[in-house]
Amino acid sequence: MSLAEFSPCSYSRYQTLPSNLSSAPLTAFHVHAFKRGRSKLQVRRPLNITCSVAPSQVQSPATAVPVRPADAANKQECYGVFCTTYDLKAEEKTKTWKSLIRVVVSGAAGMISNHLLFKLASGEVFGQDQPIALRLLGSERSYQALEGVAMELEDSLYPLLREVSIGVNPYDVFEDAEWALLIGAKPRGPGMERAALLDINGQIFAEQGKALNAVASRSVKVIVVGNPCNTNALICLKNAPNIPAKNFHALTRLDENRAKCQLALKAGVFYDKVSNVTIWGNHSTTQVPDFVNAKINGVPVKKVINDTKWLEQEFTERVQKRGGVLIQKWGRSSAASTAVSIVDGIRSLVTPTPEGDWFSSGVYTNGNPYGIEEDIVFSMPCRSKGDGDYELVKEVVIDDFLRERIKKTEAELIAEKRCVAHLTGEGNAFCDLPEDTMLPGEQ
Ligand SMILES: NC(=O)C1=CN([C@@H]2O[C@H](COP(=O)(O)OP(=O)(O)OC[C@H]3O[C@@H](n4cnc5c(N)ncnc54)[C@H](OP(=O)(O)O)[C@@H]3O)[C@@H](O)[C@H]2O)C=CC1
Ligand SMILES: O=C([O-])CC(=O)C(=O)O
Repeated sequence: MSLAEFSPCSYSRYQTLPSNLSSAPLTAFHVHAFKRGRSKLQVRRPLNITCSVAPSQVQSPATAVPVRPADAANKQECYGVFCTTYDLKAEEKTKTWKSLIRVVVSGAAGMISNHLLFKLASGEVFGQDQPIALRLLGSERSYQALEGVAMELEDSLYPLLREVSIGVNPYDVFEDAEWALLIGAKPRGPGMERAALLDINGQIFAEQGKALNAVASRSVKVIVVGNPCNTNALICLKNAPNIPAKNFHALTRLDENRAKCQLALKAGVFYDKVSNVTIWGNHSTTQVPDFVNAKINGVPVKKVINDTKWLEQEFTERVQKRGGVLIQKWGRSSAASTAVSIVDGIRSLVTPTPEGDWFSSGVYTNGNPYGIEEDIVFSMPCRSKGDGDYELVKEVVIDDFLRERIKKTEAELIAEKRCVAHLTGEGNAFCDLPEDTMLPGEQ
């Protein structure tokens, strides 16, 4: 049987059935799911199957020609060639591979995902010994595009990419997820109030938080990219009370990378010489790129760049508005560099932070050492041992310049939080957002 014959096994939607209602022979994946000890044993079978059937067997791909599952109607959590059954354990013995990790990407048919998914599949994010299952979340609107993305993943022949599945129901797609990269969100259209954007996207992230709470791994790490990402992350974590709030991040790494680039340009050095850059606060035009604690070649930036006016005004504004300038030039928002920054953000959590350095991430304020309002998602300096967790960095100086600006971005996030109270279980929403509040991509 050729791969071409095997490949077009797709489905448009699936439902969850109690295990006793299913006559499905279990695939390697199903057995794995059962072994993880779910409280209620379930297998899933699709509606609207479009692939044909053939006998099933579990075998190592090292020796096997791909085989179709016995009854495709019972083999749904896969796309095309990823429906091949295999025994990863047999390969693990010879290749010393780690256990498969399940990574969810929402907005998987969007621009950012189109860059990110291929980086995840290549091994450059989690390592060359880390097989990966990609779970792509889309919508009815994007379903065909999702199939297209899955086809491109098939055709890329990545050795580490062992499962790809597509779906529109977060309760299915998030099952046992160990990483959730939440990118899908409605873009702010012309004339749309920020409060409306907060509400529309907040509802998406409230639902996804509930789904993570119900079916994801208890130690899932969540990176919220879809804007307004800080408040979306807050909504998500509030709807997932069984997952530690510390596991949720809002992506501000792109802003950190942009800040490093601008400092390198001004100092006339390559950007790998710039370290200790913090983005404080919201991923919006109130964010505070910190040049006070940043270093170039290990020396405080202010000693290398003797231009306080540039640092306080031009540098700060350039970073805050970089996304908008890019949209003016490119006609769409940053996608490739955002994907790179998501990779950087994940790698910063799964590899030890270099001695003396730190990275920025939007994290839940719970006992923070900087006096920032508790119970919001605020970008701060973090350090990791490489175990997926992080600690806040204590040895930073917050001078009057930083303090004043941090207060402004903090006030914006507190106002955003009041505006989504109906989505966080904290009563009635009251929206009094500062008028100049904008996403980095807005002008
Ligand atoms: N934090 C950061 O640093 C950055 C964040 N961003 C944000 O990331 C998000 C995604 O950007 P990008 O991939 O370029 O965007 P795209 O427009 O390419 O894709 C966004 C995806 O969001 C999904 N979506 C969910 N709900 C809606 C809706 N109501 N209307 C329309 N689309 C919806 C769509 O997928 P589907 O139909 O499958 O749901 C779509 O594919 C945006 O919110 C953007 O502002 C962008 C750059 C940097
Ligand atoms: O506003 C947007 O969608 C783009 C964005 O976040 C950025 O470029 O930082």
